[in-house]
Amino acid sequence: MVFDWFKRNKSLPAGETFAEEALPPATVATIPEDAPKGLFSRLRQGLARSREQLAGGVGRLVLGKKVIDADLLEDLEALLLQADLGSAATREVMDSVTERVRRKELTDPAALQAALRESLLDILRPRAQPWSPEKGHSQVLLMVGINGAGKTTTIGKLAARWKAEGFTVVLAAGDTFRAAAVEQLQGWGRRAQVPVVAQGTGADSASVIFDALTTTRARGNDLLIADTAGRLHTQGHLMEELKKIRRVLGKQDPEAPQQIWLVLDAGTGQNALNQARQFHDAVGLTGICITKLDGTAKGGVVAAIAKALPIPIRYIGVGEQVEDLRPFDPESFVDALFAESKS
Ligand SMILES: Nc1nc2c(ncn2[C@@H]2O[C@H](COP(=O)(O)OP(=O)(O)OP(=O)(O)O)[C@@H](O)[C@H]2O)c(=O)[nH]1
Repeated sequence: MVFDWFKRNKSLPAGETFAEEALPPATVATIPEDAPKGLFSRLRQGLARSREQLAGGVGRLVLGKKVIDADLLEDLEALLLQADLGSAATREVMDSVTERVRRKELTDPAALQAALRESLLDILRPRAQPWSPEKGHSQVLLMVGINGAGKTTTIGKLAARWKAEGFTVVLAAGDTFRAAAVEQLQGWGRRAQVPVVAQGTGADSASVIFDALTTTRARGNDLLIADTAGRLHTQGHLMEELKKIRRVLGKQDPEAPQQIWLVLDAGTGQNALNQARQFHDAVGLTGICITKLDGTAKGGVVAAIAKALPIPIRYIGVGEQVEDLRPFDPESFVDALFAESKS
C-alpha cells in the first residue's frame, strides 16, 4: 500500500517511516571499529556468568586433585548438565574425555579444562555458517520465535550491522499483534537509517510483509528483514500463520523467504530445544540466533542446541547494544567462555 502511494506520488504519505533519506544522519548506528579487542572483551564480559559456571566450576573441581578418577569424571558430568549442555552434548564431551583418560592421553586434572574446550569446539564448529545478504537480490529474512525472545531487537541490530557494511535493508513490521512492536521496530529503523514498512496494529501480518517485499524489489534493495509476532511453538493456529506468510511471499518470489531464523532466549534453557524442533518442523529453519547470553549462567545451551539440531547458529546476543549481537564464531565463543584473551 505504501508502495502504491510511492509509485503514484513519487513521495510518501505524511508520517510514513519508509523514507530513509529524510532521517537525520546523526542517528546512524554503526558497528564500532575497535574490533577485535574491544568486541572480544564485550563478549567475555557478556559471557561472565556462564564462564563462572563452566570454567570456574571445572577449576574448583580439579583444585588439589592429583588424578582424574571416576569421582572427578562424575562431578564433571554433573557440572556440564548444570551448565545446560543437555544430555546429548554432555554425553559427547564425557565420551571424549573418558576415552582420552583411558588411553592415558589425559592424566593431569589441570588439563581437563583444555580437553573440555576442545570437545566443545568439536560440537560447535559444524554450526558456524555465517550468512550475509547479497547485493541486489531482494532476499527475505523472516524472523520467528516465542514472545519476548528478542526478535525485534535482533532485527534492529542486524539492520544496523548490514547497513554499516553497505547493504540496503528494508524492515517489515510484521508483528501486528503487540502494539509497541511496530514503534519499537520504527525506532530501530530510525537509528539504523533503514526504511520500515508498517501498517497498524491488527493488520494482516502476511499482507504487511508482502507489501514490504514489493517495496524492497521495486527499490532494488538487498534485503528485507521481516518481524513476526511472538508465538508459542505449541499454538498450532499461529504456526499456520507463519506458513501463510511463507505462501503469500512465494506468490511474489517463489524462493522467498530465503532465510527463516528462529530467535531463542538462552535463559529458556533446555526448552529452547523443543521450541527449535517445533518451529523447524512447521516452517523449516535456516538459522538460529541465541539472545540474552549475558543474562544467564547457562551459556552451555549453545552446545546443547548445536548438538541436537542440524541448523546453523548465525548470531549470538550478549547485551542490549547494537554491537552486542555477534556473528557466531565457535573459537571466540569458547575463548570467551574460558577467559583466554586473544590479544
Ligand atoms: N540483555 C539482553 N537483552 C536482550 C538481548 N536481546 C534482546 N534483549 C531484550 O529482550 C527484550 C525483549 O526483546 P524484543 O526484541 O522486544 O523481543 P520480541 O521477541 O520481539 O518480543 P515479542 O514482540 O513480544 O514477541 C528487550 O528488552 C530487549 O532489549 C540480549 O542479547 N541481551
